[in-house]
Amino acid sequence: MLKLKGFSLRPWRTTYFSHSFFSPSLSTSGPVKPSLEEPLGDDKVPYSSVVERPRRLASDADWPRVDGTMGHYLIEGQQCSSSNSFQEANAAWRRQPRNELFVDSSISKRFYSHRNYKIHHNLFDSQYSHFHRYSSSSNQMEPRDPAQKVFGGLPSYVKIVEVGPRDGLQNEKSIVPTAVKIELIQRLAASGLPVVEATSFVSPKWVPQLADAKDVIKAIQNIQFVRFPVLTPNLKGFEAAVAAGAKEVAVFASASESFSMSNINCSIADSLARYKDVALAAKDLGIPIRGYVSCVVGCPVEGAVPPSKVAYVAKELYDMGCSEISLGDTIGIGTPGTVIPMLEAAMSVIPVENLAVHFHDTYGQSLSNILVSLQMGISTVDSSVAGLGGCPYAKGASGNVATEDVVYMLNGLGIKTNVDLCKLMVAGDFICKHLGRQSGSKAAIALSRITTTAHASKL
Ligand SMILES: CC(C)(COP(=O)([O-])OP(=O)([O-])OC[C@H]1O[C@@H](n2cnc3c(N)ncnc32)[C@H](O)[C@@H]1OP(=O)([O-])[O-])[C@@H](O)C(=O)NCCC(=O)NCCSC(=O)C[C@@](C)(O)CC(=O)[O-]
Repeated sequence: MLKLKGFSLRPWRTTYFSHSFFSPSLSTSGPVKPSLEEPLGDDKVPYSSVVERPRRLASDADWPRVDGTMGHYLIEGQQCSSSNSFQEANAAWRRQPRNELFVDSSISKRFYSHRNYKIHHNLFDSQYSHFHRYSSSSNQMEPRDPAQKVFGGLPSYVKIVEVGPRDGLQNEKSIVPTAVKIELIQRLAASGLPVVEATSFVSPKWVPQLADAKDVIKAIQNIQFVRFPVLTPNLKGFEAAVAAGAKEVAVFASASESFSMSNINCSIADSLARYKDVALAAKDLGIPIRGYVSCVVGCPVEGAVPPSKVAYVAKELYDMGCSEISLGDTIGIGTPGTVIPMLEAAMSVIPVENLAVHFHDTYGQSLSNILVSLQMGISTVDSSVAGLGGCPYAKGASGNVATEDVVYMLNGLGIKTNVDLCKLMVAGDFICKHLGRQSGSKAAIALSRITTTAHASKL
């Protein structure tokens, strides 16, 4: 166990989220007294009244009205072809009486117990068609669309970097069998995701969950048209990754000294020196390298992290050859209020097209943070299927933003991802079943309820 500034830091797995959470005034009041073993206390969670708002938003007045006759469509198990299907299912949901949708938990059980499910229901009417347009992944938004007016500069395509098999599974209490990891990666790749971070070549003593990295990489060699970067903390990891067949790597630094120590057992400066060696070796072999910066908004030990520190580490990684820098809100405390200045600082030293964002959803801020990032010109977003991630040691901490939720939002904005939301949900369902828990994706849960209800009504 490592001693740092009078606090006990266990190796990464324990300390990653085992922190005292910040007060809502984090960004202005500086660090609070750290206590790495202390779970999240209710008194420390930023409070806002969330009770009335859903009621208001759930009222029919807030939704497009639906009437008239429509066509119908079919989703059949994994053969679903378009993410539009689920948006269309959403239209059907609007027509269902509320009590049919939410009261029967056996419905969702039924969904999860059937791999092949069918949905027949009506599609859209003329009044609903504008909603469909925003919800579709077909990227057919017209320049005069209201959403475009509000969000003027949004990108037309967002590259999603799926980190579930690595960032998600590294946090699991139990070790997921290699075969399950491989099948998860195959399913994610089949959903159209362009990049799936597959695993880490780190010390198995530090992250035993990913000790099978070599076998995972070997097994996915034949999957084409998808990139599978892996994390490498040093030359040893890099060499092992390349020997196993990895074609892309990522290094991971931190904007916080304390987190650097607890995560990779060295200072920021030492980590950058290590990564320079990795970057040189990667350059020699023509292997693309990504760089992460952790704790870009706050650190579990140090509290608020200044944007200038983030910009410094990001620039170092960029200058050594990392072609993409992913800015990680490791503990998910950021809001648009803290994310914007951080991004501004990073964008002042690195071209925006070389930046990515990586949000954890501890405080439910990820989608808003992603949206402002897109508005600022970012077009690469990390996310994790079913919201995998989080830490069993910190009550209240949660995983990465769920890929399904990101795709759902981007579809709604008419932004292309090329990801089939249905297939993605099936991948999420697969891993959740294995882990024995519900998906962390709100969109996946809601959409699976809709599809099941629609199906049930036809039985
Ligand atoms: C960096 C080290 C290795 C330093 O760990 P250390 O203990 O300081 O390393 P060491 O050089 O003293 O070596 C200790 C032992 O580890 C071995 N070793 C050394 N390197 C490797 C390697 N690559 N692969 C396999 N084995 C390795 C080495 O050979 C030796 O073995 P021994 O002689 O005792 O048998 C360790 O701290 C480590 O592996 N840390 C990884 C922690 C980690 O994976 N964290 C999660 C990823 S970061 C993250 O999730 C954040 C991110 C990216 O998602 C963005 C965000 O949200 O912020």
